[in-house]
Amino acid sequence: MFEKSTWIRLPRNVVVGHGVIDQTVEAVRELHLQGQPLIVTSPTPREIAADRIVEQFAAEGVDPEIVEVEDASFEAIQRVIDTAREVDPGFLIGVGGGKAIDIAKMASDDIGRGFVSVPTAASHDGIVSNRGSVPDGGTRHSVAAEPPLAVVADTEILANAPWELTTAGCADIISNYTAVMDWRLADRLKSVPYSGYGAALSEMTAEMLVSNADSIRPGLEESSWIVVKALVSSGVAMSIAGSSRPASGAEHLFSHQLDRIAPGRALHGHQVGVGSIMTAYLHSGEDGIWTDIRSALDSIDAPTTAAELDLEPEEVVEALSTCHEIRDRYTILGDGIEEDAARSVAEKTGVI
Ligand SMILES: NC(=O)C1=CN([C@@H]2O[C@H](COP(=O)(O)OP(=O)(O)OC[C@H]3O[C@@H](n4cnc5c(N)ncnc54)[C@H](O)[C@@H]3O)[C@@H](O)[C@H]2O)C=CC1
Ligand SMILES: O=C(CO)COP(=O)(O)O
Ligand SMILES: [Zn+2]
Repeated sequence: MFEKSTWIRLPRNVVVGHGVIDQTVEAVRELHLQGQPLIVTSPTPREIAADRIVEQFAAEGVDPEIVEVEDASFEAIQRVIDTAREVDPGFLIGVGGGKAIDIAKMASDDIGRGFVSVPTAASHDGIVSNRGSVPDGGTRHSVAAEPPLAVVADTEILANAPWELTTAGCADIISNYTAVMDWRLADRLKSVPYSGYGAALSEMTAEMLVSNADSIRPGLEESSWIVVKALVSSGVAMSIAGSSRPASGAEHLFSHQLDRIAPGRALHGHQVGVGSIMTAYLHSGEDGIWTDIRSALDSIDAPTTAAELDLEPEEVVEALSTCHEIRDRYTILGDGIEEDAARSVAEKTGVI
């Protein structure tokens, strides 16, 4: 008997374009969300976008509550949950980079309220996904979270964000190539749940981004349009899969380990991009696709070396040889690679 079942939870309104921040209230009303919004943001995105959203609600006689967060930690999520318990909001709005959006979507899940995603940077593919990513001591959790009911992505704001945030988003997408390779490997060797649709969408998203690389340039609003659509599409792949597998393999383990070894040194997307060069080498050898991944990163100004990530060579070696311990996710790293092997792959790919 056929007994499989799945819930694929996707946003209903994806509003993308120039100046659409001013349509946030409309996007919310169209969903019939009622009550006071609780806005989760961080200092710069507050000035750029959250305060504008507050003004829009104020014009309608609604007074949103705001919480500022900095790190994606369980403490920060708890702080938002505590505030939510006090003010009993009708829904939450995450305004900012990947961390603010992750915290908002996880807190929404906990308190059982709807969530609206307002990215101010095209820096990560968590804009739409139903996962949150939280470091916790020596490990990293991919937590089930409330996917957004609506996404409001203003390309004017995204285009005015520092250029490296956009190249980080591109690199997060390019890393889908190796994430899917790892997923297929884990399916073959460990029978992990695998979705052909999730994998195909993830790979196609990376393909389309790379084929549009010539149009991704600083100061061009069209670049933000291309990148944010890819980020949405990659998030949908995660929602189809019901896991971050389509967009997170060994290159993400490497980045998560760097967040512990060298915190705050480089952006998430830039770290996973460099990780992807090395894990592509491990998958396919000297003549494999690692050179294509490196060229793709290079073509959109994303880092390809340890120095560009502000890392010492030995930090790369340590992260690559220990990151399999971060979480129980089978990848090309298996049960870990030797330090000498890690140094060799980093040298051969020109990362160090
Ligand atoms: N849940 C998921 O599926 C995913 C989650 N992530 C998570 O997202 C995080 C990475 O996201 P990032 O956005 O790279 O980091 P982030 O959220 O720390 O943002 C980077 C910095 O850019 C600032 N910023 C945002 N918009 C700005 C603007 N318009 N102008 C100036 N500064 C601006 C932020 O305030 C922050 O200081 C990681 O924690 C990662 O694990 C990443 C991908 C997928
Ligand atoms: O960053 C992500 C996808 O790009 C999320 O991945 P994790 O599940 O590894 O946190
Ligand atoms: Zn990522």
